[in-house]
Amino acid sequence: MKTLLDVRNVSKRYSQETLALSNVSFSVNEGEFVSIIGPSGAGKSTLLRCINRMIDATDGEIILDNENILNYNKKDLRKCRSKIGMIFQHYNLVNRLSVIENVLHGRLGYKSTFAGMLGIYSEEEKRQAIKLLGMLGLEQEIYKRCDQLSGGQKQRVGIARALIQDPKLLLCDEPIASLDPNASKVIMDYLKTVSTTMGITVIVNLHQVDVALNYSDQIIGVSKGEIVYHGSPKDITNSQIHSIYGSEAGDLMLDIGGRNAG
Ligand SMILES: Nc1ncnc2c1ncn2[C@@H]1O[C@H](COP(=O)(O)OP(=O)(O)OP(=O)(O)O)[C@@H](O)[C@H]1O
Repeated sequence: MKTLLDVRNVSKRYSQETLALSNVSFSVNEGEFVSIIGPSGAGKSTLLRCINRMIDATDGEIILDNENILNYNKKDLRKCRSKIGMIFQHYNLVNRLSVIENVLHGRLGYKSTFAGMLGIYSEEEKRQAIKLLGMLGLEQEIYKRCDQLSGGQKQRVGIARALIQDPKLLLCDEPIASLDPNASKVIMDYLKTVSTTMGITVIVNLHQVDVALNYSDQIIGVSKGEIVYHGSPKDITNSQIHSIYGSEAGDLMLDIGGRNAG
């Protein structure tokens, strides 16, 4: 399998006191589904934000599709961002706009500022938006305003907006943290489909260990800015989960329902 993303010795220092990532290295293959787990403050969001260059890593290399994106200038960065779709906990939609308009916003990275401001989209882009919304079970919602949708529906709009970019990599920062268990399952199932049937690599930051274990090809456990586990969900033990979560681990053992008991 081909490597899509190679994170090499990446560190991120916010200040003298805060080293949020310390010498982090891992690689992810095309089409793989990877979950990043770890306690609050471990550095999970910082890692995703370094990968899509919302923030700059202090040190290291991030190779995406054979290019070191940490060396990119502003123009290259635009090109690189279109290869990376992002999904957020709070969806980041424009609530007063329609579902389809929000989805089409995913094409802005490909347009001049002028065309983008005027909301000029091709028929092909509109057809593609409608197709994606159909695939995500939102054919009845296409022209509704986003503020009329449920949380789960909003997150599906977020997925459609990311997919219309035609990304190679989908980064999802706590995509189900604001959703109930039913809506969470729907979203996780769609994200899994994105990796298995569309071949798009998916990296998800998750609080729910049980969900991460159920859906992922690989688990990356982060604690205090370091990777303390990287491997298959099948091989992770209770004591490894304990060492990832430290004092937060107690409740999590209940969540995974004794899967690793003994
Ligand atoms: N913009 C920032 N400026 C300074 N420090 C920051 C900033 N963002 C995060 N940090 C610090 O970096 C560390 C890692 O934070 P990060 O948000 O990446 O963790 P996380 O694992 O995503 O946590 P959570 O699960 O609570 O979102 C924490 O100590 C946090 O306080």
